[in-house]
Amino acid sequence: MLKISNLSKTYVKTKHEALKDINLHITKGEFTALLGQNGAGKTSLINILGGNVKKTHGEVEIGGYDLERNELETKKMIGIVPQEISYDFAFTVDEILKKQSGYFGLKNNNEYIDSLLESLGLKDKKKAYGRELSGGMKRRLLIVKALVHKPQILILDEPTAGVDIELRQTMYEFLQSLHKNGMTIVLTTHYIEEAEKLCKRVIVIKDGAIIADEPKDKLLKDFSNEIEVEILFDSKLNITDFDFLREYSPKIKEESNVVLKIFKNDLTKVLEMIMAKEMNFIDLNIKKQKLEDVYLHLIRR
Ligand SMILES: Nc1ncnc2c1ncn2[C@@H]1O[C@H](COP(=O)(O)OP(=O)(O)OP(=O)(O)O)[C@@H](O)[C@H]1O
Repeated sequence: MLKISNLSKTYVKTKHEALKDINLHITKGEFTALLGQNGAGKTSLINILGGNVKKTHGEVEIGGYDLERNELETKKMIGIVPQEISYDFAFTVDEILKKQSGYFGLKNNNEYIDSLLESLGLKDKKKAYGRELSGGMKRRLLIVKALVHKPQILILDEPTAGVDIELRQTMYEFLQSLHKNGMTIVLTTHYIEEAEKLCKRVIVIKDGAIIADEPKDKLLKDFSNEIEVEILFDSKLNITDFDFLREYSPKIKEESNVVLKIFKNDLTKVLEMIMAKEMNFIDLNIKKQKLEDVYLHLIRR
């Protein structure tokens, strides 16, 4: 569905190399997270796919069409939800969506547009002017706008930035239903728990290069060897009490708990060391590895 080969981008004015030799193959129906810190290159990549930024080198194929040679076809294939909210607020929601349909030569698609507005809780805003919408509504309208021409691949650049938690749930449900119906989705987000909840594949980009591209479950499994254990004691603790466990980076939490970073295989050994010091622990929690921990590990190394 999306094939990117040896793609690079250097901005002419600043000579900044925002993308370095990106190779990526996304097949139909995948739900992929594209993660990376501010300035990693995510928006540059998305802008290239949307035809708003010109690549420096490499090849991009969308739905089998070459991005440069078959511009019109690639535009039909792809729907992009941009990070910046920048449409004409002097038009009503209805007019904005009609105008968008017009770009693709679409008419008589009212029913489809209504169903999109309904799914994203915007149906009663059809006659409202763009400027009258709240930030969260504008973000949802951008999703509707990206879907007007029924693209096969939807790329979302931080669609939930600044959106409240309840509305985010609505968006998640909507994206999950699109995915269920076969839509290929690429989601960029800084909310890693969002990627963990929705996506099956995770791509991490750092300084313009891909540093990880794996199924989410594999990433989590690969890093699951290192665990965080919180041990609860029945008395107030001092960090110096744990000098003998220095290699496990002990940290005191809530006065009577200690948190250790250990390898799974060392757990018995560590507990035996604690017992040998005649320190009485009353409970133990093992923190499950989250995608956020793996992500931080990847971008820091
Ligand atoms: N038009 C431009 N001209 C020059 N440099 C640019 C331009 N657009 C982006 N950059 C630079 O390219 C790099 C990548 O930026 P980009 O917006 O792609 O990052 P991002 O991963 O989307 O970040 P964020 O998470 O903050 O949105 C940054 O160093 C940025 O300053």
